Amino acid sequence: MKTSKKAYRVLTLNPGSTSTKIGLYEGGRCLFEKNIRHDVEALKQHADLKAETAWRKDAVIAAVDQEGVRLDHVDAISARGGLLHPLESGTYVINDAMLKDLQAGAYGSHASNGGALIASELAELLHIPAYIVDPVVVDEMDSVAKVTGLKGVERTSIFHALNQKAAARKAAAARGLAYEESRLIVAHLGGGITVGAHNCGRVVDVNDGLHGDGPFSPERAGGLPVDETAALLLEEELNRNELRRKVSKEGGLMSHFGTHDAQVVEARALHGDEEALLVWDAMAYNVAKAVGAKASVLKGRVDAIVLTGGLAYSEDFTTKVKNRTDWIAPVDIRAGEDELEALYEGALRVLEGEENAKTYAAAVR
Ligand SMILES: Nc1ncnc2c1ncn2[C@@H]1O[C@H](COP(=O)(O)OP(=O)(O)OP(=O)(O)O)[C@@H](O)[C@H]1O
Ligand SMILES: CCCC(=O)O
Repeated sequence: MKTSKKAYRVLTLNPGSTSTKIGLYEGGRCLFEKNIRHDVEALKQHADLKAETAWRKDAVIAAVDQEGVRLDHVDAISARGGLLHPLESGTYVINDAMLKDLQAGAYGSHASNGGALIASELAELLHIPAYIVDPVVVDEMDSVAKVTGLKGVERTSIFHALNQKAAARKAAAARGLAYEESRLIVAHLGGGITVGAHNCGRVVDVNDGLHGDGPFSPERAGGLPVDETAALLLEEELNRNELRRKVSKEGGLMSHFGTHDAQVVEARALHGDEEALLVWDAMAYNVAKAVGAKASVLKGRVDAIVLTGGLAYSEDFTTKVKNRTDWIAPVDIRAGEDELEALYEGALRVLEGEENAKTYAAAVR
């Protein structure tokens, strides 16, 4: 972890679809981390994001209180950022333009949209600054990677920017390289799966993990054949939001087996269920194919392939990916995610004056 000159105390927040993870850091140390699990049915009861935010904020206050920590001793809050317009990588001060876009769902809905909203409400109470770091819309893609074969349709950069960059920095450091001088392929294997080509500190190509692009995952459908998807859309008379839900919340393992718990599907696959084995193998196969594609983006000069996220805890899954890709570069497994630590470090860079906080401005449309 990054060392700290002054002992700034930072509260970090990472809202997910079924939990809110929080952490308290000070002087380069983690004082505590907590995963507040939410009842999914209770979460669904909230009329809108505002109501959900108030509910999650109370859960955060209660969790901090349980740890015997006083919030008025916190210097800053740092949260995982959500669906905004495309942004460069960095730490952004939470401002009204950002909150307005998130509240309106101007760029879509994602669990991380609530991060800035909870952080800003707490920060207002405490009169301290609040930030988001490397939101899911970080866009460093090369122009050539965005072009599709249909005029008016572009590929977009929506990915696990915070964890991909944090894992990439660590993998580079483990090889004695600076992130800014290394060439890495990072596959974040979580509820969603994104595979990025990191070329000397920039993610020049990555799949949009949320909206039907790249490998399928525990919850996402991934890239689909257009004609059959259009037929389904017409047959089921789905509107855009319903299609988005089907593709991003009810796809992948959820679509095949009614669960997004990869451990359940893995157990079935390894205990002789042929359908589970086929889909489990196919998910790893598709990840490996995406890694291969990113190797061509980096012209074959790859220092390491990094596998991270919850699914990277599965030895069977990572072995399957590794068997098809380790001819490209060494495979570095960094299971889980370091998002809370990365949020702390992003805030610290600003608090210590190493970086200026960026300002979000509404897009001119
Ligand atoms: N030991 C394990 N073996 C196999 N799969 C696992 C293991 N631990 C977690 N997973 C799977 O990882 C997935 C969740 O990963 P992760 O926690 O990174 O996702 P998330 O935070 O919910 O979403 P995202 O990473 O897309 O933001 C689930 O499908 C879960 O079952
Ligand atoms: C982080 C954006 C991509 C996803 O959630 O799958």
